[in-house]
Amino acid sequence: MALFEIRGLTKDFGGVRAVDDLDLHVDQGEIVCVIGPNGAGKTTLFNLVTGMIRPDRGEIVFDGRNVVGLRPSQVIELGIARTFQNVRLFPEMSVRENVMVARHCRTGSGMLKAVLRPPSFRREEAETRLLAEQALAFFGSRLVGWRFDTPARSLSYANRRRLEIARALASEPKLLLLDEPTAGMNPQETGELIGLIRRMRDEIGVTIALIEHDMRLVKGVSERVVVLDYGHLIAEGRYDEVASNDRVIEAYLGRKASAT
Ligand SMILES: Nc1ncnc2c1ncn2[C@@H]1O[C@H](COP(=O)(O)OP(=O)(O)OP(=O)(O)O)[C@@H](O)[C@H]1O
Repeated sequence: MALFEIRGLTKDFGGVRAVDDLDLHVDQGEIVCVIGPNGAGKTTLFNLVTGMIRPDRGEIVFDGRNVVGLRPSQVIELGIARTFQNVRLFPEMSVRENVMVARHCRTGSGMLKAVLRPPSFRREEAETRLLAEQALAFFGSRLVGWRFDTPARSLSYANRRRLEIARALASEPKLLLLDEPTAGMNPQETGELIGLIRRMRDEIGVTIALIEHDMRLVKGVSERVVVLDYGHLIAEGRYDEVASNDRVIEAYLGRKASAT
């Protein structure tokens, strides 16, 4: 059953059509990779889905509801979380605080409660702290213990990427969108992430769509691969099917040839 479906999605930037009459779906519990050459429209697609930009045309249906026109915070509340190609954390806040902030969409505490700190606020804060620590513990020993209290800016690049994923998980998404999660990671870290992405789906039950250029990860995690080029869907299927698809090979080679 489709958890998420887009129909006829179109987005222009001036004279550039970044997403072009795109139909796409992600089934409940699936891990889908979105691939395509540079400029194919992958990040624009994620920006449209998360309400960061508005489409010119088309529908984005999540869990039976059209989410076009909703603000990013409303999209998160509905259950879509994302990470970014360029990691976006609060560098001066601690690792734990970065994750606690993401729980805000699931808690009822406003400004007044935060200032007055009634018992209900303190209870909720303790629970938020525990849930943040649990989300961080998903990454084994890498982000726990003394690291809970270190500022995000002091983390290695790979740990910042992990922290961003933990933060997205803490908002309890039904659909998690990961934009190039292995960028800047070495082969060992990428291998580890392959296992973690599978565990997120299997143990937490989150549906996952990810943009990725590293074909090792695409091959390792995807149950279905969708390929974009110039905002169009040009192929979809299992990794080995799309990897041997003539249109896909042509799209990648064509972009490489025009870049030289
Ligand atoms: N804010 C914007 N203003 C103008 N053009 C944009 C904007 N965002 C994206 N584009 C253009 O839309 C097209 C699709 O870009 P997008 O970043 O979605 O591609 P991508 O597949 O994510 O590429 P990459 O793999 O390089 O990240 C490109 O031609 C890009 O230059």
